[in-house]
Amino acid sequence: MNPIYIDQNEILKRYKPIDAHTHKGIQGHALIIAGSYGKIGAAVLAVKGCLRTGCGLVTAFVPKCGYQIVQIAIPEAMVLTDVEKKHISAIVFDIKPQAIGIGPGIGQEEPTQKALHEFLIANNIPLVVDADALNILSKNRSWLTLLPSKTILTPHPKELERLIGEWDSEEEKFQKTIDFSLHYDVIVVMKGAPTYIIDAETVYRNSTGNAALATAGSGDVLTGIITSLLAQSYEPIDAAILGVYLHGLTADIALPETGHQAFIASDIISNIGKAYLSLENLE
Ligand SMILES: NC(=O)C1=CN([C@@H]2O[C@H](COP(=O)(O)OP(=O)(O)OC[C@H]3O[C@@H](n4cnc5c(N)ncnc54)[C@H](OP(=O)(O)O)[C@@H]3O)[C@@H](O)[C@H]2O)[C@@H](O)CC1
Ligand SMILES: Nc1ncnc2c1ncn2[C@@H]1O[C@H](COP(=O)(O)OP(=O)(O)O)[C@@H](O)[C@H]1O
Ligand SMILES: [Mg+2]
Repeated sequence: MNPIYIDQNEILKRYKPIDAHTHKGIQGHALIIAGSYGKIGAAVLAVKGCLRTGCGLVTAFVPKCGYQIVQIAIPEAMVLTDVEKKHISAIVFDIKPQAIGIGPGIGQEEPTQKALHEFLIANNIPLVVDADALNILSKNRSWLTLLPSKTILTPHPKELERLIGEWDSEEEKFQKTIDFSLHYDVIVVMKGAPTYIIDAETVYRNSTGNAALATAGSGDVLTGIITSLLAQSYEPIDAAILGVYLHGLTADIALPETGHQAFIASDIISNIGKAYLSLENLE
């Protein structure tokens, strides 16, 4: 398999510093479709991660019960709501985002499954698929063919198992994931310690991150980070690689202050700036 090791050098080949003349209209507009009753926090974390990573505009699509929560928690974000109070049931929007992140905290209610199906039939915007959106796809495998080419899937080990089935060895896990990536023409971010990124037969191994990331919502933030980079015109593989690297780097930067235990997902968001700055200082 021989993975490509993603270190500072590999990142600096891909990282695009900001243009002094840019404006929010060309920094990308991302749409985050997330949350359900009791899990609006997942939407908040993904949206904040998305904004902090540099996207010009971010819109959240949440069930009605999330409207005030997101507006108050993140005044920088715009909010669209579903017709249903507690879960997503019909994904309708009149904006033209450059990237969409879908799945954190959405649950797997029947109407949410139907909404995901209808969304996938209509959508051709670059996509990041996480959490319950992955679980819904695992239950409805024929819908996987509806994903746009080079869609980024971000499963943790359990979500990966639901997608590709059980494995008996690490080797088999990688082979099955490579086969899956080839078959559906998608990029798989195999989250873990460390995280691997699989794009057809090419495997990348991330070098950043530590056990501080083993905390609720850290994957939700990653979805926002990768969606942000995708909206800022990074190629899908570069958005996945740089996103995973920056996400891990926040935990490495925060460690001397928080230790492993006190680090929470919001600390990822508050350290994205320092993670970016460490790239600028290297140039
Ligand atoms: N504040 C909010 O609103 C939050 C909302 N959230 C949202 O909740 C929804 C459910 O997501 P979820 O990931 O908690 O549930 P689920 O898919 O059943 O997986 C759990 C099982 O998977 C396994 N497992 C996980 N990681 C593993 C690893 N590294 N290595 C090995 N195994 C690992 C482990 O299985 P076990 O080992 O126990 O068999 C574990 O019990 C989802 O939409 C998410 O976005 C959350 O983000 C939290 C904050
Ligand atoms: N021990 C660890 N070392 C490094 N990274 C970890 C560790 N545990 C978890 N992570 C990272 O934290 C994130 C967890 O994602 P996920 O399980 O989806 O969280 P959530 O659904 O609660 O947001 C992944 O990016 C994973 O790689
Ligand atoms: Mg998750």
